[in-house]
Amino acid sequence: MKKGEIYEGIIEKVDFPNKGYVNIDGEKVIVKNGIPGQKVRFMINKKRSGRAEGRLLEILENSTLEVREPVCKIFPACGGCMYQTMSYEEQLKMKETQVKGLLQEAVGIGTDLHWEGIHGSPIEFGYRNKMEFSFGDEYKDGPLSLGLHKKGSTYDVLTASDCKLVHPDMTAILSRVLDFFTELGAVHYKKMQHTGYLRHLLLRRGVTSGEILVHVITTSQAEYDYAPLVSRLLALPLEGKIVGIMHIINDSLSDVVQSDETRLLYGQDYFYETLLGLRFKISTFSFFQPNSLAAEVLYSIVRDYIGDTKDKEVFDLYSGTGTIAQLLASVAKEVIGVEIVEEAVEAAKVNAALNGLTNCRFIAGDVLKVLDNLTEKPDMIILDPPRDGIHPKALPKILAYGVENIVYISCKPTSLARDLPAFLAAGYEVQRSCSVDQFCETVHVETVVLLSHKKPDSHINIKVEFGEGEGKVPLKAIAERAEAYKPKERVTYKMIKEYIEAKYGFKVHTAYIAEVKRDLGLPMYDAPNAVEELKNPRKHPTAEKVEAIKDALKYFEVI
Ligand SMILES: C[S@@+](CC[C@H](N)C(=O)[O-])C[C@H]1O[C@@H](n2cnc3c(N)ncnc32)[C@H](O)[C@@H]1O
Repeated sequence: MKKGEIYEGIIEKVDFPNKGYVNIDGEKVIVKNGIPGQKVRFMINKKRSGRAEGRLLEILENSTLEVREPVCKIFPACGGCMYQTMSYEEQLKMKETQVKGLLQEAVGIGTDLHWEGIHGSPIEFGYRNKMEFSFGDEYKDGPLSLGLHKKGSTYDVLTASDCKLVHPDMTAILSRVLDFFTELGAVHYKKMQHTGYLRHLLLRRGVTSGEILVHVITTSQAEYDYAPLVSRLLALPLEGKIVGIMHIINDSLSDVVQSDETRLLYGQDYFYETLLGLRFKISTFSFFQPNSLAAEVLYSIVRDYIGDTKDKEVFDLYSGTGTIAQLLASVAKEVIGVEIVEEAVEAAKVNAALNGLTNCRFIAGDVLKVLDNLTEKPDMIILDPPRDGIHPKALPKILAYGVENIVYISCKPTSLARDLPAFLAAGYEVQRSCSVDQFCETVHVETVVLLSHKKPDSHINIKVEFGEGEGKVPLKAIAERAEAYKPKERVTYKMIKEYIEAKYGFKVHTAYIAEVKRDLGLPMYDAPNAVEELKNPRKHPTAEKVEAIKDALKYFEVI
């Protein structure tokens, strides 16, 4: 099997998030973005130390799991809703198998996961309260488009005028915005050249309130009169109500939604959502669980898992707009939330006051650093980190509290599986675990684990024999597992700077490295990695510095 060769085969199974396996003459090839049972044609695009990876070229035959017609026009080119042709029941079954497999491997085969199943989203379509659409063109120099990137492409954008993940109010707004700028002849931003005007359309809509915020994100490379757009949006016959329209200027090289300047064109810059009887004020960049109704399911489980909080000090780490903290506060002594995005912390404070809660405190900062300065000691901890999981240096600080119960909520089960062995090594056991599907049709899934620190009542002596044969534990398997979990050496900003200075003779600022990493979609450990974060305006690295940073990232095998 060689790079560039084309093969056909059946996808036998799919691991989280979208890693399919095809067997070709006894050799396993990883082919992403398929569904088990599909016959596919693929081209080998990677072959390294016996591991072959193929790029999916064509689906030759559907899987028997695909029991319905696609629900939107841009499937499968978009790649966002990979599983939309499967029944929702089958999607849940597949995600459950994937998560259970990952967690089981992490805790050790034979150790009880106390798995309680997967909970589906109360609504399958139109569930997203936030969606970020991009401006672009569907093909090079094609007409203006507004929607989602074509699978595997950072340039081509498919117009998502019938996207089923959002409420029809949001697609109606998308179409009107696209028509408006098409009529004006406005051009979209081209990130390689750093030229053009239109970047993103960010929509937020409260599922329970129907309140909508509209944000048009552009560069400052043109000027248009937005008054006609505002009137045309307000005239739309919607089920909900537009409560705010904003024009955000973003001149950064990074292609995420962020603001150098925000102009309020109409109404207000926040909306309200109600969850489990509490009211939350949410602004442009604050993190809020994207599926409000499934978030209610998730939070009910967290409440159940954490148990009796009466007279207890609770830490809600990675607290976002403080939703979990506030749901627990009425039955706890005090809840302290720690969150890196200042705007979300401010919103959390406002929300706590709105809900009449006086025993919640919210601290803005990196969990890694804030824990060093906290004098309070928690009785229980809730962890809800971003996709990359918990910073490896923050983990020992969390474990050092030695609290009896920790609830770990994870939006990426592979990160949870990576972090779990550290909890087990510190004496925790998985007492309860389950998944909640907040992201129907897509490959993503949320997982909740209750970790309990059991102090031994008594001891029993167990004799373990290592080696091959019945009743023995094979050392090779242990070594392989240890190797799989061995953390790779972390490439620090300092290493990148030193490499660049030695090779190119100039210095680069940490912020520039962070900007390039963010632009490349790389995980950000030492810098805030939330898309929701607001950035201070600053200068951008020159093309020469960007190239030097990319070279360093290649040298250290980060890309
Ligand atoms: C998955 S969200 C959870 C939010 C919240 N628990 C909720 O349910 O709405 C993760 C949050 O962690 C924040 N975050 C990311 N890195 C962080 C860090 N190093 N320290 C503190 N907060 C961080 C993000 O801004 C985001 O709000």
